[in-house]
Amino acid sequence: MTQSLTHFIGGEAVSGELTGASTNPSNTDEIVARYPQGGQAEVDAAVDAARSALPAWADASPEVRSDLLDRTGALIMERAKDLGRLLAREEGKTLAEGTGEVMRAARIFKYFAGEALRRHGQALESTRPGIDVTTHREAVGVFALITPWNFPIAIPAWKAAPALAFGNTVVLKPASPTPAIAHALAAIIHEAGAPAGVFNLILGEGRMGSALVDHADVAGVSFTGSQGVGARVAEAAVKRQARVQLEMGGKNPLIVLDDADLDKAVGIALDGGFFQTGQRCTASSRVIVTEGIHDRFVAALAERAKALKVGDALASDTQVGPAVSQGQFEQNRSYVEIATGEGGRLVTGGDALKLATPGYYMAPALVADTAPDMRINVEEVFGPVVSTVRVKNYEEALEIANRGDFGLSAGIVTNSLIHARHFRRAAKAGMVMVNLPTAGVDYHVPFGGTRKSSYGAREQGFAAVEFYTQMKTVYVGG
Ligand SMILES: NC(=O)C1=CN([C@@H]2O[C@H](COP(=O)(O)OP(=O)(O)OC[C@H]3O[C@@H](n4cnc5c(N)ncnc54)[C@H](OP(=O)(O)O)[C@@H]3O)[C@@H](O)[C@H]2O)C=CC1
Ligand SMILES: O=C(O)CCC(=O)C(=O)O
Repeated sequence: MTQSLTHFIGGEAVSGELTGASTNPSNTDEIVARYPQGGQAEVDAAVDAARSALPAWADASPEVRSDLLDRTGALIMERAKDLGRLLAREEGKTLAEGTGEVMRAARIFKYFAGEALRRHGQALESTRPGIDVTTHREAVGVFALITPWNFPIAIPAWKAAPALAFGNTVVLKPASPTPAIAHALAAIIHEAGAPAGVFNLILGEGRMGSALVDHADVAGVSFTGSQGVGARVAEAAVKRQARVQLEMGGKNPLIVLDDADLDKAVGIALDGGFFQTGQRCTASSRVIVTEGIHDRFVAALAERAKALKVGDALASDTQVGPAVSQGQFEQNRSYVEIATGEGGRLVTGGDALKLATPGYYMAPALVADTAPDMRINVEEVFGPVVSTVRVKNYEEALEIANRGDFGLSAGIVTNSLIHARHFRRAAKAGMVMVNLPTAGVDYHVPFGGTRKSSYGAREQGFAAVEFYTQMKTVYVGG
């Protein structure tokens, strides 16, 4: 069934000519949803609605905000199965992955229902007798949230929930490949009782994101997506002194040392590299392996990768779904060619698969014997393509792991406490994983990276209060 979507502006479903469409990447003959592609008029209307709703929402009892988030989380949880199915159909991750992401979104809303009630200010002794000093965290204003397709409900959730918890209002511009799941989230937030204008959704092309960033009444922008677009968003926001926060790509290294348990190392690399079709900014796309375990590791990983069931995201036995789009599919395949063209050895995968339905299916690819500075080890692929680099020892592995522009997540598989502890300190990344995949994070702790992976305040968990509030310091004399 093809859905017809609308924007949500000022508490109303706003329709328009249905010129946009999202397709099912597991079966490209199927249109999941048709949607209106807004322009400057929708951007202006949504920002106006958010601005009008701001004073009452910022002044509402924290209990009111908490209740909205709690009800939103509960409704998402109640409908997790259907929403997970919609997500898998529109984005291509498996049903289990889709439902897992939906549950994560629900829990994020519930977590921030608690945060809305927590004390974030302080009372201090003044250095001058007889004066009280207090700090208060206040709402910032209207936030523009620009989100990608790869976590199409969790990322909007981890931006919108803290924004709303702390009294801000929101305009969400989701990615073009996944409007239906964003629309479902907006409908639930309204059903949960959001006052008109508190949460707005506008659908359309990337340039709407750009118009939002340039809008004088948008006080802050939270963006997740590619490094190139992120850099432009930051430049435009900083120019007019709006707050800005960016989460972008990664080229996350996973180090496997000789002393690692082989099965564990292979399981971790398989999960981090290939699950969710490799479409995670935290994916372990380069594995740096010491020479004592290298050949056994590559052979075992290839065997497990070959055995992965690639298929329709909605089929219960599928382990790896399709790429989200034709463009992403071509990008994935082109990086296999780039890697082999540069001298890498294709051990398995990389071929386009013809299955029962026309979809963007590719066999998970493992490219061994690559050199650290080849493009495959420097540029983000965002697909099921893993490369390996052979090294002599931990020191060489660490030096290679720390190269490059990105610094989101970095992992190590080892039984050596000394190396694990050293890596924790020496890895140049915002998140460090020991004996765990580089991907797959908790929702109650900070998320983000170093260098070109992230910019601005950290997202998620207890860190989110920094970005979504502004501090006021109050002195009261007698
Ligand atoms: N979490 C991450 O780190 C992610 C990284 N990526 C990386 O980015 C690559 C491309 O993915 P893609 O989805 O095209 O990423 P983009 O950066 O193009 O898109 C992210 C979001 O920004 C919007 N956008 C596009 N152009 C502009 C603009 N000029 N100003 C403001 N907003 C804009 C997009 O809208 P629209 O979809 O309508 O164009 C989307 O909502 C991937 O292959 C991957 O390497 C992608 C997604 C997530
Ligand atoms: O690894 C995760 O759990 C989160 C990844 C993520 O946020 C992303 O790919 O955009």
